[in-house]
Amino acid sequence: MGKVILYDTTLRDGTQGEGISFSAEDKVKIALKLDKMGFHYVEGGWPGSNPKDMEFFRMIREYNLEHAKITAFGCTCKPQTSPAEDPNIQSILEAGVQVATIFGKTWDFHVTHALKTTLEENLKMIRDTVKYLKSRGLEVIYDAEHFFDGYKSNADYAMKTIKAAEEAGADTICLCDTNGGSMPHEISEIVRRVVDAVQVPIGIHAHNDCELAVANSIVAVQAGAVQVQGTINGFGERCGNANLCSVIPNLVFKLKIDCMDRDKLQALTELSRYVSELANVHPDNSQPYVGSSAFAHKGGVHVSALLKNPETYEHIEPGLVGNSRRVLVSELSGMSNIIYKAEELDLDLDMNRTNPETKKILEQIKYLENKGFQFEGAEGSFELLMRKAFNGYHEPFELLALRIITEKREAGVIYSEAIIKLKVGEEIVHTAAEGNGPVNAMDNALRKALEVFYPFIRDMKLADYKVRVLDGNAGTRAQVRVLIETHDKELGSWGTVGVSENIIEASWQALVDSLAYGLLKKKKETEK
Ligand SMILES: CC(=O)SCCNC(=O)CCNC(=O)[C@H](O)C(C)(C)COP(=O)(O)OP(=O)(O)OC[C@H]1O[C@@H](n2cnc3c(N)ncnc32)[C@H](O)[C@@H]1OP(=O)(O)O
Ligand SMILES: CC(=O)C(=O)O
Repeated sequence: MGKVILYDTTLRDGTQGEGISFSAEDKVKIALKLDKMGFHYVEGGWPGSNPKDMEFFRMIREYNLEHAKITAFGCTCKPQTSPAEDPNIQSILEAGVQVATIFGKTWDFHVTHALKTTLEENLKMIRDTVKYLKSRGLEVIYDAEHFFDGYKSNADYAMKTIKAAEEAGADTICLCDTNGGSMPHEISEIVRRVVDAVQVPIGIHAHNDCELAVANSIVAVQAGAVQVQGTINGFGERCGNANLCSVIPNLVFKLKIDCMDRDKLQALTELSRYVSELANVHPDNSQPYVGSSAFAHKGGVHVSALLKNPETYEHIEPGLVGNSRRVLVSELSGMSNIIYKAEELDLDLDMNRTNPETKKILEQIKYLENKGFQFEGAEGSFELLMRKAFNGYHEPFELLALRIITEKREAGVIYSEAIIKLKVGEEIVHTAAEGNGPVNAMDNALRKALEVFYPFIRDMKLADYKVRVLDGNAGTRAQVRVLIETHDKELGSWGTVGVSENIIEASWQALVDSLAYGLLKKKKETEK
């Protein structure tokens, strides 16, 4: 099989996904990234839809793209009108692009029920629109909307619609599974028939309503499609579009089909997270290839084999797509997890299968997880626990007393104050601080006391604070787990955990670990 052309529609169909919206500036940033990665086409939007999309086309003209052609999207002209007087078609010309992507109706039912016109008139709309844009010097990609449903309903008419596009000069015809309801064997069979019947290159545009968009794109390519349309992270209308972060590595690594240089593919994970970040959507951890769990190993049996040879539990080397292997520590761990982790964290501890301390740590983790701790997202607490077990760790401070007052005053104002007494080395510090709640007051007081000794803790910011009730049936007596994420611009991010029936105590444990681990990281950094 030859080369496959990658067509990204994150900026158009991707934004039809619920909750997805990009500013014109963000669209430009994404287009530039896609260009750098070697995507062949980037659909920028529908210029006739809104001023933002038109603004994008104005902005992107300022850049010289290396690889990607920017395309403007739109539909065929309205029934009984000519493209020259159709504002939607004129806006494509105004967008100043060299490529237009035009969708037209394939399904007889849509022609009569959505367009409310005749089958003949729809063929004329397709023909006139494609011909007009070709006469204006544009490359035209014709998206045959609902092609597979249309073909199943009335194959003869469906074929007439794409023949109309072909005869009018379309450069590529893309078959769309618009409702995402087709099965791979149907896609495969129909694409094969179309490829045999038309001369122009065929593309595939699959939606994910049966969770088959990636599979349908792959079988379409095997059946002869040479262009794949999709989006980064599978964003798109309803259940989304074919996820190019899966389609591309499947084509390259599994089918050995050329579509992106392998060195560029190493930026795929970063691209996926970048697009999520700009969309303000939390990345999907379990996304194949690029998700943070895609190469995360939890079960002890898996990690044991992985240490012998990673291929035992990994279908590709994670670095090929810019991802990385992670080993998680939990109640499902074996000694292998602990040993791997100690090596990864570069702990110079004598951690091996024969050292009884290794077994002791494993047992302690299982005991604590049974009590509600979760070390998966709390690598800071985990490292401290290991260091304490090996007696190679000195607490940077010791709590002598803590008192927290919360008072509800007039007009509903809640006031909290924490008074803290710590021993740092040989010195005793006694200090107080206010906060908008008891945990905040405690955090402020602890930091105030420690900043005198460790001024750099000012840079360690609390990035996330999560409370999880572990046994809801116990009502307000319930045990809670507190997970804290701390961030420092020099040291990065780390998680810590605390568990107690008292939310202040659980928060204290996670908070103390957060700062103690930050101090440990800082010490290691300075000693480098
Ligand atoms: C399968 C897809 O994903 S196609 C892309 C879908 N994306 C979007 O709809 C997002 C952008 N859309 C928009 O901004 C608006 O819908 C606009 C500006 C395009 C149109 O807005 P309006 O003129 O108010 O029309 P409205 O959205 O209510 O209805 C769509 C019109 O397009 C017509 N239409 C639909 N497909 C086609 C087509 N292939 N060719 C010509 N007209 C079409 C419909 O029949 C309807 O016209 P009607 O009201 O005369 O029946
Ligand atoms: C064109 C398009 O987005 C579709 O048919 O799904």
